[in-house]
Amino acid sequence: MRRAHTVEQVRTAEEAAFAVTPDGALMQRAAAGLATALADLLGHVYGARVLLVVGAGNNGGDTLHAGARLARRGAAVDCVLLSPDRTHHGGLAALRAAGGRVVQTPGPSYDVAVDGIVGIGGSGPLRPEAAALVGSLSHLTWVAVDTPSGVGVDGGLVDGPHVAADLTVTFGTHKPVHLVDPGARACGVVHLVDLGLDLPPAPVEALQEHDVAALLPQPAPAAHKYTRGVVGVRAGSADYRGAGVLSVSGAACGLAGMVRFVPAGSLEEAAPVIALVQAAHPEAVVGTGRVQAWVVGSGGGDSSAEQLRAALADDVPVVVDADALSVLEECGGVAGRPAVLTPHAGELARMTGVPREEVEADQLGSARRAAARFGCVVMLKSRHTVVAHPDGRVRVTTVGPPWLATAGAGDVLGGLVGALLAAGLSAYDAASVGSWVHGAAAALARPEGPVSAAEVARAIPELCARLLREGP
Ligand SMILES: NC(=O)C1=CN([C@@H]2O[C@H](COP(=O)(O)OP(=O)(O)OC[C@H]3O[C@@H](n4cnc5c(N)ncnc54)[C@H](OP(=O)(O)O)[C@@H]3O)[C@@H](O)[C@H]2O)[C@@H](O)CC1
Ligand SMILES: [K+]
Repeated sequence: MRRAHTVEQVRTAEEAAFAVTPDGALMQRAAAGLATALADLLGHVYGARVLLVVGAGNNGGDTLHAGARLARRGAAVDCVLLSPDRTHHGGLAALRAAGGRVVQTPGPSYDVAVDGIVGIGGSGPLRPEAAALVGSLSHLTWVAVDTPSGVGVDGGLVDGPHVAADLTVTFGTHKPVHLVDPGARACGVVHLVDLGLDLPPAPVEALQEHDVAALLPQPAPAAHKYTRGVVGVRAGSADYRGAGVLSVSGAACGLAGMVRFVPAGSLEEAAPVIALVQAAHPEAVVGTGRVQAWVVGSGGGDSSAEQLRAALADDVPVVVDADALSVLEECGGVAGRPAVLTPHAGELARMTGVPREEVEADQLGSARRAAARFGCVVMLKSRHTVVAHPDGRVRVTTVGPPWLATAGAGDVLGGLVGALLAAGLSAYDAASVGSWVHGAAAALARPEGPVSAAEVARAIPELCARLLREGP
């Protein structure tokens, strides 16, 4: 599990660590890890040209000590001080002693620029002087120290000038900004340096491969299709036939024992949709019956309210997707039952009466508030999908290629989450595991190129088999 802690949690853990370590030891650990990461990035240290941009606090201290380590190994290290009167004394002395130079303006070219402007002590966007300097150097490769300066650490908010890093070297633990967009986009690749901190449970996490392997449902030796769980899909309509097929494709990934498909309207009206579903998935059973979880909404159009009411009449977990999201409240909501809502930013904006840009700007906060308001798990679908539990916990999905932003992928995801619910996972696990598997299946289906929703669905069994082979 990749764990992210808030600034307050990190501060508390650091205080405890300071009490039992020699003065400056933590900063030296951080600086050593940073210098190693910079050396790896540079490939060669001797003769490398390095620019440090240093602010007023300990973030600048880490940066100066790392710069000193590189200068001792033969790098040419220049340093711009943004608050010369408040620069970390020890760090600056070490840099000077190692042969590093303080410059008023940066030279013409560098192999890397290091952002030591501000770390977890920062608030708000870059101030004008720092913003002007960073803006004039945007062509350089940037390494952010702990966090990219100007980006919100706890919420991942980006609301003004900030550093856009190629690599972020963070210390002690991840912070939410490293996982959650839009802030995560400003971090680039994230590298964690262990400081040996004693940390509490993390409010924000990202599942890793072995976590998903441990959570995947597996059939008991004597299982039959009903004990493995039946997932019911109420999706598709005369106008949106493909949505029914793709929802069933996600549900029929093999993680549940059986799929039921219940189209809207009479059997005559639904005949074309049924024909498509049966052609693609002859194993799916058409018609109502007992299920352990429902998936409702994709391509449902005008039938969505009727379909959602019918699903809610059964006392089983439910995935509320696409068109069903807009009729959720008129159907009485899902508070108090295991349920997953799967909106993208536009859908969540409509459901909560907030402009879409605000949802996109604060994905962590928006998903958390929606989970609390609707009383169920909310999966805000995006580049880094945010799965929020009503109690405030969050899991972020950091796998999945940008090619996954393709029509029908959401239908497959809804079906997949439904299968995991039917197999007995909690709503929180089903949503976060489903989102991870969906992203990883897309990457497996087509590692570096365009992928269709149907191909993602087809890759799910192989992806799961690989996970189970590797084991937790
Ligand atoms: N101590 C240790 O041994 C260890 C320390 N560690 C390191 O310490 C870092 C935290 O250090 P920190 O607490 O000194 O705060 P830090 O992030 O450097 O910045 C504070 C200064 O920035 C300023 N400022 C604020 N906002 C700003 C903005 N938008 N734009 C520009 N400036 C802004 C603000 O100035 P002021 O508001 O007072 O003018 C304030 O003085 C942490 O991230 C990690 O790198 C770890 O490696 C573990 C070991
Ligand atoms: K920084």
